[in-house]
Amino acid sequence: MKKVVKFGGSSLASAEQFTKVKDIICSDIDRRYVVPSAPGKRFSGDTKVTDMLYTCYAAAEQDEDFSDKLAKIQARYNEIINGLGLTLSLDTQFEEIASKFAAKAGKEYAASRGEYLNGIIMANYLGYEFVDAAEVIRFNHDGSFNAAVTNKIMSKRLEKVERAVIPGFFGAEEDGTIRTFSRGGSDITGSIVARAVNANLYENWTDVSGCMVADPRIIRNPEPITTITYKELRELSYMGASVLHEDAIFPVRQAGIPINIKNTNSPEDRGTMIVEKTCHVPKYTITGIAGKKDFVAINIEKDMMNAEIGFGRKVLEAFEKYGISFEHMPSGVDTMTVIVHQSEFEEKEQKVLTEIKHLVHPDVLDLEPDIALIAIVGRGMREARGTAGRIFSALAHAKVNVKMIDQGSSEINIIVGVKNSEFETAIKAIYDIFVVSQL
Ligand SMILES: Nc1ncnc2c1ncn2[C@@H]1O[C@H](COP(=O)(O)OP(=O)(O)O)[C@@H](O)[C@H]1O
Ligand SMILES: N[C@@H](CC(=O)OP(=O)(O)O)C(=O)O
Repeated sequence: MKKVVKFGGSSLASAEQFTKVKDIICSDIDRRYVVPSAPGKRFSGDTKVTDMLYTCYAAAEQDEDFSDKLAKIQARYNEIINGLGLTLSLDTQFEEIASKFAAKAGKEYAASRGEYLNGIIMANYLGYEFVDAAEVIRFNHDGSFNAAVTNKIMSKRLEKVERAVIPGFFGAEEDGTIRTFSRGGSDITGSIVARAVNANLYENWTDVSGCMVADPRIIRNPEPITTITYKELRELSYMGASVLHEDAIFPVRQAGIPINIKNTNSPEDRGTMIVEKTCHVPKYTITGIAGKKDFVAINIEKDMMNAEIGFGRKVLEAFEKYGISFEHMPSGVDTMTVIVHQSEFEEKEQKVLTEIKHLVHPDVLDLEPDIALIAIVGRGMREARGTAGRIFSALAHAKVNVKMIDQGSSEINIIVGVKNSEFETAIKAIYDIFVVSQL
């Protein structure tokens, strides 16, 4: 049996956390490939090492003195090394980092050092071989991940390595230029390693006992989800369930390797199993709820829009021209709404609006900012009647005004748009109707 174990930043924030991690790894001989993140927050209000690195590099890029900032980062690692009683020095690595920062080696190089250094400590602490992710994870020149080449190089490199530590979050282009995944990307590395070594299980260790029905920062002690499909989890993580990166399921899904989300601080808890298919009947009609704030709705109205062939394409062309991807596009006979991320749209809004006017000459063109989207996801929703009705009556009772509704054809999710300010109330109302009232 082979297991790949990824530990998130919260599991590796201090020497005390490292000790728990070693106990977990040593309690199962199958836990052979370890993917660490950079040290995360030790307490609420603390700063993740990745964020410290971004800030430090920003100073270097401005030709400011960054030595104090870098020294604080080194102190975080030294605290761990000393706390574990290791005879390891990262002085050489920090000298190299300082000179590369001065030479402006890039933001992605800077951020990647968090995982790189933590990987060195972890390998030393466990007595496992350190395999640099730059050697085995390949990115294309445009920054996209090259799955095929990576799988080839990595499976060959790890073929004869019994136990290894591979740092998460980064890889490199063929010429050695360091590239990173988006934030939270160590989850993706874990999945890539699991596929390359053909693991039986990918364990993702974090600070919660699995994926919960709703975000524990909004719902106090939410119900855990014991089993969820890749598809459902993808919907939830894309819509804000940050416990697993939204792209982390792809490599393991192809190989049919299940993911188990587990809690480093409570290892005996079952956590959540993420699988392709399951006969496990979900406890509730819905599997989970997740959401994100800060979208903007662009409402377009034009009489006889329905008869104008190519109308939708032209509208989307305006967004495409300025590199803005759309999230949803509910429509009526003579109306169409395009929902996009406010932060992406804001700086280009006038250009996009002018383009839409020019391309389709709408009667009305309106903007509605500060919209939150909430996804209600569940494989059980297909069979259940009246799910949408229950959602809307719960929201109406909570006096939440629904701005938009979208139901995917897969029937495993319903998306509702509400005001940012009503986001938490809406999630609580939906959680209550499907979970609390069923308990
Ligand atoms: N539905 C959810 N279930 C569990 N955790 C969630 C959910 N939605 C958001 N989270 C948040 O995800 C966090 C774990 O992810 P993350 O901070 O990336 O951990 P790590 O540092 O271990 O990678 C939890 O502490 C929790 O606040
Ligand atoms: N350290 C990186 C990558 C990562 O995956 O971290 P974590 O496992 O702590 O979410 C980040 O902060 O984005």
